[in-house]
Amino acid sequence: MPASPAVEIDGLVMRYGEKVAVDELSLRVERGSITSVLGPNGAGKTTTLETCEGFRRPQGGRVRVLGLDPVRSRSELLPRIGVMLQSGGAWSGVRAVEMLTHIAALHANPLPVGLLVERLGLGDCGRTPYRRLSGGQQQRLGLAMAVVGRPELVFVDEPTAGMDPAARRTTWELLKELREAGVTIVLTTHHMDEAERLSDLVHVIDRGRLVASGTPFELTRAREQTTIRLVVTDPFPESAPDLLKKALGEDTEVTAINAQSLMITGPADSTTLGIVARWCEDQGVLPESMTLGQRTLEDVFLQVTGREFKP
Ligand SMILES: Nc1ncnc2c1ncn2[C@@H]1O[C@H](COP(=O)(O)OP(=O)(O)OP(=O)(O)O)[C@@H](O)[C@H]1O
Repeated sequence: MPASPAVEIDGLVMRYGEKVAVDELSLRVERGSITSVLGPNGAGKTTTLETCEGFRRPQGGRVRVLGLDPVRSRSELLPRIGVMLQSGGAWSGVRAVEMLTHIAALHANPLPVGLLVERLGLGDCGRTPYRRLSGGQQQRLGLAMAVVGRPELVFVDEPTAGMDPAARRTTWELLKELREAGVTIVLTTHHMDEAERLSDLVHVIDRGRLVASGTPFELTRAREQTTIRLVVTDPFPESAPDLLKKALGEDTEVTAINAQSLMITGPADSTTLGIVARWCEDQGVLPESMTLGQRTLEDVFLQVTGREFKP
């Protein structure tokens, strides 16, 4: 029998009082993949992950993790999953290596602590109390704590927040090595480049619903699509983007980023550029900048959520 997906969410509903945080969300995470869950602030990512981690009971729908109910089978799942929390999750006075050694001792076949400490560049802060570590060091320790028990599945919430570029690269390498070793990784991030670089699959959620899914290639696939980011000198009326869309035709998407900038996705040829120039003239605005490029995950995010990605 084929193994069940690492994570299966079917019609998940989660509320806080009247507020619907997760609204009939369904998605899957295949085993051995790095899957990113992206979404604007408040989209419902943390609530969804916390439900998968067994911290919250689904109020509607069904969640299965490694084929098991994360609430009912919590003790069975605990040694098999690793969780890297945004808040770090270590006691403030504990020394970095002590904490890691302690967690390693709770597992049957942990990774060698010394190796992990070196690998994540934590060698110099082994005796430093957790609260004295820098934000980036706390993040790296959090990741080490999540993976030291050789879990089959790791949830990492914004793993590189606050890290310098070198630490980010080390973290990316470690996550890729874990995937090569067969570990499934579920990642949330506010860095589009991180999602694009690491993910086998991306799920974009907004207002608790799934709004796009695919590999980074599928989501950004250019076909003959190009993205034009246009910034103009003065605010244009709210109706102006629709007029531009009408003038450009069915093949082109126009998304207003704000009252002075637009994203245009579609075939970019001299006709398109001519229409854009005439539209600027009709609106009485001057182009301040016009950037043409391949669609990035950030463009896709903007298009499906209508909001800019703000780290
Ligand atoms: N404990 C809580 N009580 C009340 N409302 C909450 C609580 N936790 C989250 N919410 C609300 O539920 C919605 C989803 O929150 P959630 O933290 O899951 O989103 P998120 O996608 O993880 O956001 P972020 O990117 O900011 O971490 C938000 O509107 C949030 O304000």
